[in-house]
Amino acid sequence: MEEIGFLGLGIMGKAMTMNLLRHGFKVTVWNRTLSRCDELVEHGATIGETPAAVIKKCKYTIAMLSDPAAALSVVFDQHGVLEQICSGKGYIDMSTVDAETSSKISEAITAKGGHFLEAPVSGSKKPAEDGQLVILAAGEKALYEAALPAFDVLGKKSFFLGQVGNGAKMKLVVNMIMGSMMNAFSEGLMLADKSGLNPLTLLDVLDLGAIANPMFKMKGPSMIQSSYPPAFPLKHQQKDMRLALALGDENSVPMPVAAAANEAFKKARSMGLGDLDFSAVHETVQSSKGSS
Ligand SMILES: NC(=O)C1=CN([C@@H]2O[C@H](COP(=O)(O)OP(=O)(O)OC[C@H]3O[C@@H](n4cnc5c(N)ncnc54)[C@H](OP(=O)(O)O)[C@@H]3O)[C@@H](O)[C@H]2O)C=CC1
Ligand SMILES: O=CCCC(=O)O
Repeated sequence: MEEIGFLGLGIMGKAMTMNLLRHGFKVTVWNRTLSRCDELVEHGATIGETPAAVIKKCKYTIAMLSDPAAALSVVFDQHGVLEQICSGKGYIDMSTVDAETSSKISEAITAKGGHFLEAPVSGSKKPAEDGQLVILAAGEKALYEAALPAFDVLGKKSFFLGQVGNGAKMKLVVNMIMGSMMNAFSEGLMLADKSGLNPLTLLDVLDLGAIANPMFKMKGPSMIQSSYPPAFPLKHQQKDMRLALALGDENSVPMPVAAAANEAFKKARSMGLGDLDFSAVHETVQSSKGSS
């Protein structure tokens, strides 16, 4: 697995590729906005002009794309993955998408003799930079095993969850919980502030109790300052809430808390906050600060 293709150099793809390069992998990269490849080339990557060109060159290719539409487009459009995938080649989609999207891609790839693994990740920009992601793989077990040398560099733990779709579903469940927690946390910070408490003291109290967690600890101080540098873009969190709610619909699971959190993320998007970190949902509570 020393030579890998990588499609999608956003926040996550760039960090993951840098990490692979640092660990001696030869990586051929492609990004829709090709200029984003330049920095990776400075660190030793090679450019593929199209997804098809990357697949042609590499035995294994990883994708890290924004959403289902992007994941499908890179596979099915002209000069896409399908044009060159064939027997002996593996395609590993690490984007967060729904199970249906992943299955469509899997069917198309395997119909051409290729091998497919979905492998969405838990963990954000910093864990991606540090090789500390949690990898939620599903699909072809042999490809999972072939990918382990790369997964060992990218992550601190990999799970193999069985058939295609299970990785996507696990990821959506995790992010649904995270999005709901973020909204409760935002309201708590505001409630502390409005009721005359110091929100920084609230962070200390939370950190010592049963609901201590890295997300509150890491995001809390900047949220109090209304600063939201993007690690996990809010538009992607809202996409994940939407996809998780659809999974809830399919399985008749009532999710009123997640539905309310989704509304808050939608409101934040309508306020133009989609490209900021998902913690910017705090602004939806802040925006009612002045009201009595
Ligand atoms: N950021 C995070 O903390 C985490 C993100 N994820 C998931 O990982 C995926 C990537 O996230 P992240 O890196 O943050 O996202 P970014 O928005 O930073 O990057 C998105 C990438 O997708 C590409 N893209 C978007 N639309 C298309 C399209 N139609 N065709 C081809 N390429 C397209 C972008 O290309 P271009 O540069 O041209 O716009 C870019 O390379 C998402 O599914 C996200 O939910 C998972 C875990 C953590
Ligand atoms: O999908 C994004 C997950 C972000 C995180 O796990 O911190």
